[in-house]
Amino acid sequence: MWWILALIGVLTAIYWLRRRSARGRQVAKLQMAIERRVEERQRSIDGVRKSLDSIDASVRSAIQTLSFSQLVESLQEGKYSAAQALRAYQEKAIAAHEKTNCLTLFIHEAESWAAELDEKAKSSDYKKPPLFGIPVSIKECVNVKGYDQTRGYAQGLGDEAKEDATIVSHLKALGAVPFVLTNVPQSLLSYACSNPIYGTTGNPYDPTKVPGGSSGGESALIASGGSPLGIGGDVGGSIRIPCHFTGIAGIKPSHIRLSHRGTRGSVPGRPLINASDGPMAADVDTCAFMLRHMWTGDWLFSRDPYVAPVPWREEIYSSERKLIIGYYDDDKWFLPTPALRRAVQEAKEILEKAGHRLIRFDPPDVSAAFSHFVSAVSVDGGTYLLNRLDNDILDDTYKPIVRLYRIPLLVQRALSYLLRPIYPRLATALRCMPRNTSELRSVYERIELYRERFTRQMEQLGLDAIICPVQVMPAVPHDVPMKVFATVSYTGLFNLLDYAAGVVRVTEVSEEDEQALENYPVNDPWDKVVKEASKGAVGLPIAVQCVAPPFREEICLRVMREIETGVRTKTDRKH
Ligand SMILES: CCCCCCCC/C=C\CCCCCCCC(=O)NCC(=O)O
Repeated sequence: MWWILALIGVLTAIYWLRRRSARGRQVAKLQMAIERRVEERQRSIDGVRKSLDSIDASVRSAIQTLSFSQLVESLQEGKYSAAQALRAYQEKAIAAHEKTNCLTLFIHEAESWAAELDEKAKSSDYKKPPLFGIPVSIKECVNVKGYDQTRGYAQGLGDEAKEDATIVSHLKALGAVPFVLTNVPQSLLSYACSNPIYGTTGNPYDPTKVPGGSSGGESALIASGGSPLGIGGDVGGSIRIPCHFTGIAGIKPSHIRLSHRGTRGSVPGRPLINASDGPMAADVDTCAFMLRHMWTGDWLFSRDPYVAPVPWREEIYSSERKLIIGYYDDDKWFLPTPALRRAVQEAKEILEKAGHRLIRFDPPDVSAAFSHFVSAVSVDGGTYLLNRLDNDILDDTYKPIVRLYRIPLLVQRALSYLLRPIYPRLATALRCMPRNTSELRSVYERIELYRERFTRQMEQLGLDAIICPVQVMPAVPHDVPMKVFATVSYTGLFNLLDYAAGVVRVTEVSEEDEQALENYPVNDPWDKVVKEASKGAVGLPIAVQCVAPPFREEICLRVMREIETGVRTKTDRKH
């Protein structure tokens, strides 16, 4: 008998040793690929830096001071060329990168694209397209031919896209020049911005804080002035949270209003919580400018049959009809810290002053909605993500989530039961993972019912739109996001509903907000993390979220723009 046990012991030891050495070889291979990429990125940046002087420094700095509309106008009028605009923004992007580590690779073909545009512009019968010569930055997970979309996984290095994503081709068809790719968190399913290949991206306001995620490279770049317009993607807040953390504007359109051909999300095959790509920029009008031109004409609708053929409706964006707008500053799932609640109040006052009617709106059962969101975002209980991460080098910021996903399902449920009286929110999260297709179907059914309930409540009040917080906190230290992933209830809700949802800067954290934070109630360890992580934030930007039902992006943008105008007027009056 003893020899059977000995044999099992030897075979187990051999198995583990072989596994360890295979993993060792895998890690060494990934490390080498990372080292090569880090060198390639440096060469890419150095190469661009060397060629900046092909355009006079005074021209570059003149372009760098232009607003977006002035940039469009000067390119249209031929005051500046596409090549000049490109060099001006390459220079600013390098400066932004030095400050925040926001870039992955420059797109070198941008130079020939800009040159081609300038060549065409020499002909008198050439009609310049509306985005002629505008440099545009692209989130790393969007296909650009010849570049890989690693999503922060080292195993994705070298797997280059064979063709551009439709959104990239569309931007080019509109005359824009995609010129740089920006950093993301490993897996994309995070609002931090760090991965084992390109490292951690910092917030331009404070490098110890996150710029948000997953479109965090975009937000850091745009907020530093390194790109006039960027493309992000959003499954649970990945456009909106980065914009809030860095003080810029952005919108997540309803899923099928833009093309997603050739963009890669965090977990493919997730039918009810789908990624929406969308614009990010310094102001709302720039986001509207891009969408207006994408939804005008037939280019998009004839290239991607899955895009709903809903054209841009200027009459809605520019309408003066007074709106009925719902508002809330607490979803009763996770209490926002004082500055975020104040931002909603200030936005409400601005909108009331503009003549709109604001009505209190209590979103129905956000606890249930958040639970459905986590179930449907994970779909397979985390299997896809864990398989990817097990074959990679795991980023530290993602470890808290991985630990949770690794708990065996039955233990998750037992823990959920035991924790319910003392830590009910974690208990809810631990009860979310669908065990089989029958449970998954039931999650989808509950999402459909929730959509109906929420929409009906809005209809009964006659609401055109809603304003509410974007998050619970201002920008936080890099290790915080995945410790309190439940704060995405404010953004994830509108992915679950597939509403149009955008964010716009309203204010910044004040000394008074920081003092009021002392009274933030701590009922469980998540509250404690939030309270601690929100300290030391005076001066950080704070946005408000504006939402409207599917295919009403123009209403959403209009509300965002009116808030932005009101904020500007208030700031101008102060100075
Ligand atoms: C056993 C319980 C495990 C709970 C694990 C929770 C898993 C994560 C669920 C929600 C966190 C979501 C954070 C989302 C931030 C924004 C993500 C986003 O929009 N990504 C874009 C994309 O995926 O393409």
